[in-house]
Amino acid sequence: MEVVIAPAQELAVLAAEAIEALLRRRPQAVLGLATGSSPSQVYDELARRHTESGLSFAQARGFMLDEYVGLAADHPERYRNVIAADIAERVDWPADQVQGPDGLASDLSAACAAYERAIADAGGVDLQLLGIGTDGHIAFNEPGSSLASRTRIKTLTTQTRVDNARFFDGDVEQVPTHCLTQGLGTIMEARHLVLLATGRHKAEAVHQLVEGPVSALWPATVMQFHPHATVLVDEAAASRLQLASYYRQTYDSKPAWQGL
Ligand SMILES: N[C@@H]1[C@@H](O)[C@H](O)[C@@H](COP(=O)(O)O)O[C@@H]1O
Repeated sequence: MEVVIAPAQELAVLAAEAIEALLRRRPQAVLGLATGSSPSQVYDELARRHTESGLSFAQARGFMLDEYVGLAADHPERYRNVIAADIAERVDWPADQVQGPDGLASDLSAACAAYERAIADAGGVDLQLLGIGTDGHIAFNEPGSSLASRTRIKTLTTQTRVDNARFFDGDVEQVPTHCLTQGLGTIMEARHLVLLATGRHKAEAVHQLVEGPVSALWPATVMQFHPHATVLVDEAAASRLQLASYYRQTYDSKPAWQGL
């Protein structure tokens, strides 16, 4: 696992550079898309590169990590709409090439199975962007999630609903109670995981992710088993890392050509 500690804007540029390098190498790449505030500067940077240097998503495929259950099709916080507004509609990405689990399906289990098949049929995810919840969840894999889980229905924790209430007029009652989420096993099949975390409220989750024992209590710790995982954190999110100076030393002496 590679840990990079830098200001938030630099982290966004690093993640965008990795995505751009992938798309220039393989225009039909499969990108894994995260919602939440963590990736928003990455999406801004990608939109800028689309406008200023012609970075194209026209042949790319996108798969979202998760979706709330039951939010109306036109609800602005429905993740499908969030991703459309944050990235897909700002670049040349055909709408039918970006998919998410269907939180409005009448048969939610069937929708989860169909989503797993769609990812597999696309050849799997090349680069998966991730954020992390304060309780250590990735996508919506809450504490207690099976480390081998696949796309399924999950119940959101009170902590996650409180954290996400800021997107629902600060009213926790408006935050759905359930979601569909890629499982930890699904996420682990992506070829490169790029996780972003900023702010002191993420420091404990980041410490557990990088340095804690692998445990369903901190679901992101499963990433310690991934052969190509990059953790991009600002100073505040890195503030509890025990080996921070080693991570800095390693990154500072990394050859520029190596990329993430
Ligand atoms: N389902 C999303 C996750 O994919 C996201 O990583 C996390 C952190 O969100 P933020 O980046 O806004 O802190 O919370 C949400 O609940």
